[in-house]
Amino acid sequence: MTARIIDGKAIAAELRARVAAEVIRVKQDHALTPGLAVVLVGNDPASEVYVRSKHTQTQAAGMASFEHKLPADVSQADLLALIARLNRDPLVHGILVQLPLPKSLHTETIIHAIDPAKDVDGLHPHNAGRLAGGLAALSPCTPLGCIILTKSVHPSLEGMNAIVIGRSNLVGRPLVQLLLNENATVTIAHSRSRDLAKLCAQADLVYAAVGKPEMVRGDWLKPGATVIDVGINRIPVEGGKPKLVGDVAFQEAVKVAGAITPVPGGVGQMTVACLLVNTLRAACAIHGLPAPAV
Ligand SMILES: NC(=O)C1=CN([C@@H]2O[C@H](COP(=O)(O)OP(=O)(O)OC[C@H]3O[C@@H](n4cnc5c(N)ncnc54)[C@H](OP(=O)(O)O)[C@@H]3O)[C@@H](O)[C@H]2O)C=CC1
Ligand SMILES: Nc1nc(=O)c2c([nH]1)NC[C@@H]1CN(c3ccc(C(=O)N[C@@H](CCC(=O)O)C(=O)O)cc3)C=[N+]21
Repeated sequence: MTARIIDGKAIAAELRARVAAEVIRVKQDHALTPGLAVVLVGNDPASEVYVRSKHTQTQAAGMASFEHKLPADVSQADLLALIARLNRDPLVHGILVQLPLPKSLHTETIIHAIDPAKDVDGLHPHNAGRLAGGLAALSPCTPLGCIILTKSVHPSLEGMNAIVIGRSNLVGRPLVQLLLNENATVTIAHSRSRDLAKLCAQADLVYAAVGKPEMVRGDWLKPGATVIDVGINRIPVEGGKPKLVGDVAFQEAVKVAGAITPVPGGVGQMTVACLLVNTLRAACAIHGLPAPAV
């Protein structure tokens, strides 16, 4: 038996089509064009993978896309001034600052400067706090995508045992909150956790968001488990372009799992699609319109 491969590409395309249809509607009915501003400082290779698809897909969904590329040595004051300008800009409904930022910049200060209403990454403490409190919030895109992919296999997550490996503000922590909202039982693992293999053996749902290539092995998994691989690791290939691999040893895991996401073609696809969803939601909320039907 090999696992069902969860087709992130197809599920993301379907979601983007629903967003595009809603964008047509808000344009027609309310003369509103949702706009997303992306701020990229320096040239982190992991971020560039992301930025590439974002620009095209934002435009393909009928939204406005604004890119701000700043040099790695940009001053904190200049970056804060740009964010203040985007906060005031009526054409911009979503602001995303690519992480990680160069060490010379104070990430927390930058994130806190974003208007929470435009915080499509869900990283501002206003949104993170609301999510943790079980209130409506802009939630981080990758965790939203993970939930949609899981629900493509299990329409209800109620009572399932989930393990989230990784506790970052961008992925692990918000994913835990979303799983709790779905009434899953959640274990949170991180670099100080003991015996990850044993923890995974209990889990019906395994989320790997670590940043360590192929760390999760096939023999850690409960047979039939659903495996969602968030990791995007670029492995250098001699004389060729780098290969993308996840945090799960796919070839092993596919023989044990019930369903698994590939890398590429899994969670990454959903992250971009959910960014479009969040931008549309933010635009509607800012304009006092009802939440869109996506
Ligand atoms: N597909 C997508 O759309 C996205 C993919 N990513 C990818 O997901 C991965 C994680 O990203 P992100 O959360 O931002 O990364 P971070 O580096 O911010 O967090 C990594 C987490 O993994 C934990 N960790 C590190 N080593 C181990 C270990 N040996 N065992 C168990 N836990 C460990 C860390 O623990 P501790 O807290 O103790 O340090 C930390 O909580 C990366 O590969 C990234 O590229 C990220 C965002 C979007
Ligand atoms: N503020 C912020 N928010 C983020 O959400 C954020 C970030 N910073 N910094 C970098 C990470 C990484 N990340 C990815 C998203 C999509 C793909 C993606 O589309 N991946 C394709 C692969 C594309 C290819 O093959 O080149 C896939 O997995 O199929 C990758 C990586 C978002 N991140």
